[in-house]
Parts: sequence; C-alpha cells; structure tokens
Amino acid sequence: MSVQGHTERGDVASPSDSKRVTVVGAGVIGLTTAVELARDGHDVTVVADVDTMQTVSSVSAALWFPYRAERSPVVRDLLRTSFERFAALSEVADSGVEMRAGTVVERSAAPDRSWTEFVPSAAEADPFLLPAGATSGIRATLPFIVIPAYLPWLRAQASVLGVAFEHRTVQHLGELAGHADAAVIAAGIRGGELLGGDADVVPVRGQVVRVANPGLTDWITDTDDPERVTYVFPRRDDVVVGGTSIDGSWDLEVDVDTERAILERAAALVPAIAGSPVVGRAVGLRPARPSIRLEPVAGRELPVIAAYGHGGAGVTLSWGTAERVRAMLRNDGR
Ligand SMILES: Cc1cc2nc3c(=O)[nH]c(=O)nc-3n(C[C@H](O)[C@H](O)[C@H](O)COP(=O)(O)OP(=O)(O)OC[C@H]3O[C@@H](n4cnc5c(N)ncnc54)[C@H](O)[C@@H]3O)c2cc1C
Repeated sequence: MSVQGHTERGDVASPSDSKRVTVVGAGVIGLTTAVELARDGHDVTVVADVDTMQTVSSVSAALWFPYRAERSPVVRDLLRTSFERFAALSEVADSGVEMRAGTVVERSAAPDRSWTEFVPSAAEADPFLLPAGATSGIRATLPFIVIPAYLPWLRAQASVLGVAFEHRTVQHLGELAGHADAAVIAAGIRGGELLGGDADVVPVRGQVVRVANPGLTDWITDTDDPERVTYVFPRRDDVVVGGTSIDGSWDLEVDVDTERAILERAAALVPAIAGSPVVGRAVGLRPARPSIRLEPVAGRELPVIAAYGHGGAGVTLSWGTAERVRAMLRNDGR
C-alpha cells in the first residue's frame, strides 16, 4: 500500500514496534496523525463524535499561515515541516493542495515576518497595491488547502492504510485502556476537558461567508487588527470570505450583521467580489491555547500524547504535529 504525496523518511515501524493506537478526534490534527502513524506501521483507530466534515477543521479557510499560533521553536519546526509536506502534496492530483500566490497585509510598524524564512517566494509587496492604512505587505506563494477536497482525500488515505473509524464520544481515558497501547488526544477545543486539569483551551470564534467566485485566483489576508479581520480566499468554485476573531465566544450561530460587515470590508479589499452571490456561511471555534499542547501526558491508564490547542493554524501545523507524535510514540510516549 502507498500513500500519495508523502516523502519517505525513516523505516516503517517493525512489527515488534507496532502499537495499537487510538486517536481521539477526526479533525485535521486527528486525521493527519492517523495517516502518519498508520504509515509508520501502527494499528490505528480514530474515535470521534463529530465527523470530519462537521468539525472546526471543515470551516477552515485554509491557508498555510501561522495565524493565532504562538511563536516558539516548536512552532517554527512545525511550520517548516508542514510547509514542506504541503508543498509535496501540491504535486499530488486530487489532494486539494495547491501552491497559490497572494498578499499578507501588514498594519504594524514592526510586523512579525518570521514565517517567511520557509517561503522562498516571499517578497515585499508593492505599496501601491496595498489597502489604505497598511504599513507594508508581503507577496508570497503559499500552500493553499482546499478543505472540501483535502479532508475527504486525507480520510481516504487513512482508509487505504487500514485506519479504522468509530463514531462515539470518549467519556474518559480509562475506557481506552485494554483496547489500545497508546492514545493520542487530538480533540481540539475539548482536549483539555478530556484530559482534565487543563482549562487553558479557549474558543476564538470565526465567522465566514462563501460567495461565488467571479474569477479570482490570488488570496489576500488582512488580519493584524483583531476588530477588522478580513481575508478573501478564492477556491475553485467559491471564495471564502472572513472573518472574525472573538476570544472566549462559544456562539455558533451565524450573525447577519457580522456577515454584512465582513462582506463590506472584503469588497473594499477586493472590489471584484462586491455583489457576488452568497453560497454558504459557517462559524467555527478555533481551539486557542497560550501554547499548543503537544507532549506525552504521564500518570494515565495508558500512555497518552496530547495534540491540541492549535488556534487559528491547525491546518498549517498539522503535518509537523503528526511527525512529532510519531517520534514520541517511537519513544514509548516519552
Ligand atoms: C473561520 C476559521 C478559519 C480558519 N482558517 C484557518 C486557516 O486558514 N489555516 C489554518 O491553518 N487554520 C485555520 N483555522 C483553524 C483550524 O480550523 C483549527 O486550528 C483546526 O481545525 C483544529 O483542528 P483539530 O483537529 O484540533 O480540531 P477539530 O477540527 O475541532 O476536531 C476535533 C475532533 O475531536 C473530536 N472529539 C473531541 N472530544 C471528543 C471526545 N470526548 N470523544 C470523541 N471525539 C471527540 C471531535 O468529534 C472532532 O472530530 C480556521 C478556523 C476557523 C474557525
């Protein structure tokens, strides 16, 4: 069996190293980790009570960009790994991953440009093409992940590798002991609750509206001001237009006034989308945490690895996260 778009690195786990692993979560973190572990020779089951296309991950826009992710050496490593893996996947037909040009608008005197170290194409944007109030900008070609194509593709890859799927809620970790040699908690915003003792995960509400694509290809993101988060991400048939970034809000209802304001800001940024018919709308709660929790958790009924709290960059950091979980598992969850 082969999984497309994965560069070979290291040997597949020998049968004696192979473990029964339960991954809790079928969002982008759980699925990516399941594929990575199955490819490493483990016997993987994904347990989730929300199907992939109903998760927060399905709402994601989704551009490779470290939005609402902490700047740390670990995240830097996850960014680099994921950039490389997505760049490789952009060569794979039907993966839903493309390398796409666009603009990051900057609105501060000293913008954080650390992410550009992995992006060979990154260059200063022409100031005449930037919106009013922008201090500067970057033009770059970045991985652009068309979620309605990518998540089903990823799930199909998992199935090809023999990953089993169970639809149920895990109430407590003890119920996994005896059925698995290790568990990975990729439960997004509910990761802290499942592990207990971690109240640091908070929702950051994101609302998006999808409009018909009038023929756009380039993306643009203008997110430095949390009160006026705006992005326009053209996919094949539609354009994902955002957004909001509201800390601590659990509200999953689409707000019509918010949608109107999003469309007005977006039309000011990209006049071509003014009046494009609305074809869909969604709200998702980004699983934000002061720092991503990506570590073994001691003292449980079975070895546990936590992998949650990716904020606004779960897709962006997914392959790096999966690689780290694979390495931790090879080290017996240490
Ligand atoms: C509007 C918006 C735009 C975004 N844009 C981007 C972007 O451009 N780029 C980017 O990188 N990121 C983006 N994000 C962020 C990204 O969507 C998230 O970081 C990511 O989806 C988190 O994935 P996850 O797998 O951790 O969680 P989720 O997708 O929420 O999945 C959690 C899974 O855990 C399961 N689960 C939880 N608890 C239990 C339990 N007890 N028992 C069984 N199952 C359980 C659920 O059923 C679900 O399957 C965006 C988010 C939003 C809302």
